[in-house]
This record gives sequence, structure tokens and C-alpha cells, in this order.
Amino acid sequence: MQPVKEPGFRQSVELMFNRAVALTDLSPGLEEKIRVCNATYTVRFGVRLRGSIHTFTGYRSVHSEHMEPVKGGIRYALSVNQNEVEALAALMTFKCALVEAPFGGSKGGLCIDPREWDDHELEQITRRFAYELIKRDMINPAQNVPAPDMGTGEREMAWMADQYARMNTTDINARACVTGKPLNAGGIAGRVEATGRGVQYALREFFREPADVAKAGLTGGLDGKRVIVQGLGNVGYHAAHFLSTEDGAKITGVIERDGALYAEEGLNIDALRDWISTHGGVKGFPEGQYVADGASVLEEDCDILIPAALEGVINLGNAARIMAPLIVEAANGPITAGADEILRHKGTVVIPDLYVNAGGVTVSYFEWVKNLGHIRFGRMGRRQEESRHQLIVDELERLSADSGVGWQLSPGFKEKYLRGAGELELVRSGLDDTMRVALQNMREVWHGRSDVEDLRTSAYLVAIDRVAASYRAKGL
Ligand SMILES: NC(=O)c1ccc[n+]([C@@H]2O[C@H](COP(=O)([O-])OP(=O)(O)OC[C@H]3O[C@@H](n4cnc5c(N)ncnc54)[C@H](O)[C@@H]3O)[C@@H](O)[C@H]2O)c1
Repeated sequence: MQPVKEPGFRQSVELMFNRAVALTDLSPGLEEKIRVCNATYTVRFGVRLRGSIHTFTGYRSVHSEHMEPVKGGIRYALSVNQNEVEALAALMTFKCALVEAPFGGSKGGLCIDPREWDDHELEQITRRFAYELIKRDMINPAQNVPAPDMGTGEREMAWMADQYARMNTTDINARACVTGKPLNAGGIAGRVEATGRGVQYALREFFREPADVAKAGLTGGLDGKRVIVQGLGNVGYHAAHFLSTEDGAKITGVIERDGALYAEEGLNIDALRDWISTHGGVKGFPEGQYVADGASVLEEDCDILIPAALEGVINLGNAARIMAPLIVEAANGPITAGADEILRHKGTVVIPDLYVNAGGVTVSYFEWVKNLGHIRFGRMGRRQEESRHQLIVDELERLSADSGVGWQLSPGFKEKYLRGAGELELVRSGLDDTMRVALQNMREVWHGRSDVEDLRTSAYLVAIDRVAASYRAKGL
């Protein structure tokens, strides 16, 4: 028998797209336009560090400009390459469409292990990379708005935003050129936690429908559910922290670079996070059993598996052995197309990446709007604040109706906004509404069409329909 070849990340995303688009009646031309990646810019630049010149390679890929600006994070990792960046940019297109964030899809990356450089060196490298992207309008509030991803965070976003402001001194919207900035540099409350928070809201919404929970062979709510998380970084930590401290879930396993920890009774996530930041890994943590082959813990018995680190970790090599009945893709692309098929046949329910980790871009959208509006919450007196809020709500609704974007302010969000709720409360409630509505839209397809087997195909169908409508409206 011929060995089955594992497709690469970009091919995997394309296969998943193809599976869904085959169920639409799009013309072949429009289908192809939506599938392809519009452009990828590769840059190599040198920085003098430690007495010699070091050359770095970076990418910014634009998958679809059916709406502008385009949006997507910038990743710092040695594994970054053109295929990976293009796959991630495609996922951004469909993710934004699914949660109705009015952006096209983009992504960037720099081939670097950030742990090899000190803070000052990283700042020099980041500013130089940003300079290269700004020169070509690949960081720009109206055209291309990056955000954090693996290996980057608030600090890198602040450096990039500052670099843009220095090169565009008269652009009053300069702050909106990047999202995920620190609060004191134009950021928004709740952005750091947003993706992990979104994972929690996605799971809460999933567990509101007992019939869906039963499809995964589970019953009841999140309370007491055994959860294994891979990657205790920004996304994995916040998801594990909120699920264990607010929903009663037990984090029975954590997989990191240097191995994994496993404990039937559940791990203390905050203590473990502190341990990792002091010791550089999970090894030696006083709770749980240490497993040197971390990836093997993906195959442990649990109720919910949350891969929140890398792509391709559930693949043809281990898919058949994955015991979790419910997999929540907090990372981008953790399941390859081949593994996805095996899991579907096994009856495993997969809540897909383009939905699960959309909390980041949703709150980035709030931040971008906040920057463009030049709003500083709590700056005015209460009466002025209330009427200003009413004006903003009226204006957002008018813009949404006129542009046909379809972004709706939910009654809950509007009520909180008008009574002058704090920024964090507003952000969380807007995110919660977004995650609920997106899963409800996916469910309509999942439950309503006999030819749709899974939530991933449902998510793609909702997204493809919106991207297609946008291209058609432009006359394509
Ligand atoms: N940060 C965001 O807002 C955001 C938004 C959407 C999607 N994502 C996706 O979520 C995933 C994680 O991103 P992040 O921002 O949390 O990154 P991060 O850099 O903050 O964290 C990644 C974590 O994974 C761990 N890790 C790396 N290699 C590993 C391995 N081989 N095995 C186990 N653990 C490993 C790292 O040690 C780190 O703790 C990525 O796929 C990213 O694209 C992130």
C-alpha cells in the first residue's frame, strides 16, 4: 500500500476550504479568487548586533482584500516560512468573515527565536522589520493592521506602532496601525486575555446545547470536565486559567516544549505559569507527574483537548490514538486535513480554529475602532459621556447599515455601553456576544444541512458566503 502523505499547513487549509466550497454554488472563477493568496512579500534585512551583521527573513502575506484594511498577527518563530504565513493569512480571511470583523485576511512572520536575543536587541530587530513593512504600506491603519501572535505580544506591538508614528508624523490615526498594544500606548482593556477568553466563551456556548454536547459523547456542563492543554502561552494560559477558575473545569494535563505534566486531580494553572516563567519549562513542578515525551499526553484520556501552541500536532501519526471526544482548536491549524478526516470518522467533535481563536481579532477590532474614534473612556462628565455614547451607537449603526457590513450591536452590548460600563466589561460583553452569534450561525448550517457533517465545514460555509457576497458587491 502507498504510504499516505501528510499535506503541508497551507495545503491542509486549502483542502479544508475545498471540502466546504464544493458544497456551494459559487462559480469556479469566484471560488478560485477566494481560495488563492493575493500576495506575499518576503524581506531580508540586516541588523548590526554583537559586533557583526545578522540577516533576518520576514514575511507579510495578504490573502484577501475583499475588505480593507487587512488584518492578522505577526509571529516570531524559527519555523516561520512562506507556506505557514500564507496558511495563517487564509485562516484570517475566513475568521474575520465568520465573526463579522470587517477586515480582509493577512499574516506576518519573522524567522527568529526571540529567546536568543535580549530586549534591546529584539527592539532593534522589530523596529527594522516594522520599517520594512511600513515602507510598503504593510503596516498602515487603512491598509494592513498587524497584531500579536506566537512569540510576540504587547511590547512588540508598541515598538511597531511607535516606528509607524515616527515615519508618519502627520497621520492622526497612527495608533490604529497595529492592535494588541499596551493600554498606555493606545491599547484596549481585555486584549491580552482576549483569545483565551474567546476560547472560554466558545466552550460555554457549545455546552449550552445539550444535543451538541451529546454528539461528543459528553453530558452536563463544563464543571468537572477533564481538560488537557498544549501550550501555556498567551492563548493556552488564559483559556486554562478562566476555564479552571470560573467554570470548574479540571486542567488534568499541560504540554509544553520540555515535556508535559499530568494530574488526575487537576493542576494549579497560575502556580504552573509562574514556575514556567522562572524555570523555563514544566519539569520539576511539584504537582503532577512529569512526562518527558510531551506530545504523548495529547493521546491521554480526557473530556476536552485544547491544542494551543503549534500547527500540525494532531496528524496522520497520532489521530487514531487521540482519545478526547471534543477537540477545541485554540491554536491555528493544530489538526492536519488527513487527521481531520480520521477524527470525523471516529465521531470526535472538533470546534475549529477559525471560530475558537477569533476572540483576538474581535477585540483587535474594538481596539482599532477605539483608536480611530480617539475615544478615551471616562474622560468626560457623566452627562456628556452618555450623550457621546448615544452618538457613537447611532453612528456605528448607521455606518453598519450603509456599508452593508452587517455588524450589529447586540442589545446587551448597547445597554452596557449606554449606561457607561467600564471598558473591560464592554470588551468582554462584546466578545461574548460575538462568540455566541458566530457559533449559532455555524449551528444553523451544521444542524440544517444534511450534507454538512462537521462544525469546521459549517464555519467555512458561513465565512465563504460572506466573502463571496463582499466580492460580488464590488462587481467581481
Ligand atoms: N495571541 C493571539 O492573540 C492569538 C490569536 C489567535 C490565534 N493564536 C494562535 O494560538 C497559538 C498560540 O499562540 P500564542 O499567542 O499563545 O503564542 P505564545 O508564544 O504566547 O505561546 C505559545 C506556547 O506554546 C509553547 N510551545 C511552543 N512549542 C511547543 C511544543 N512543541 N509543544 C508544546 N508547547 C509548545 C510555548 O512554550 C508557549 O508557552 C498559535 O497557533 C497562534 O497562531 C494566537
